Amino acid sequence: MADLYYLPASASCRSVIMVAKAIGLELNKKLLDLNTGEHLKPEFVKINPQHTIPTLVDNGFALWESRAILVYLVEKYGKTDSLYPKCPKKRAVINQRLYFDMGTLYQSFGDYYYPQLFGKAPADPELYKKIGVAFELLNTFLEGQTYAAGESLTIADIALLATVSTFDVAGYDFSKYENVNKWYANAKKVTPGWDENWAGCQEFKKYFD
Ligand SMILES: N[C@@H](CCC(=O)N[C@@H](CS)C(=O)NCC(=O)O)C(=O)O
Repeated sequence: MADLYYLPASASCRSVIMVAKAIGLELNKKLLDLNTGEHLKPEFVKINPQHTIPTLVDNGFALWESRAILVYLVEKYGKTDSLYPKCPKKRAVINQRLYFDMGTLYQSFGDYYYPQLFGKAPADPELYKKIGVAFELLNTFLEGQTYAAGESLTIADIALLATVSTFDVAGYDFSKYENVNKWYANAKKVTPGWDENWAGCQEFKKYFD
């Protein structure tokens, strides 16, 4: 069984757990406490020199970057390709959404909230505006769409679900983005492992207290 070094509060870890659940893969989940610096211990840095979670170790093969892990899990263990179709065009759109999720949407979350949560910095209104720009884009991508990329649930939905639920639990008001809200309501219903994701979100919420 593959090991997953993780923390329930981490959005990127939660996306891996949801995809594993969706393909029926059991993972040997190993909690790694960032607060006590477990990720900086030599034994973990030897596995992942970038010392980030999630980190997957599958029979000696170590992989990190959550979206790369999602792709790997579906390609290696998915009984079908439905979560990451082999069709180059479908896959290209999924990849675009995944890069958008990492480089724009989640990035806007980290840029705005992390300095406040972990550095006691004041809120920066310019960074707050960038979250709105990212949500506006997601709203545009979702125009007339039930799913984030194509006609059915893919790893793009699952990565975005981990991110949007993190905004949700942070109290970010995205109610004006109608397409996002419709997509979110459906994604919560149809994504295996949503309950565990939401429980992890509650762990993240504690950082705001
Ligand atoms: N883009 C990465 C982000 C991973 C990441 O930054 N994880 C955080 C926890 S949410 C972490 O491990 N931080 C510890 C560190 O960077 O040393 C992914 O999606 O896997």
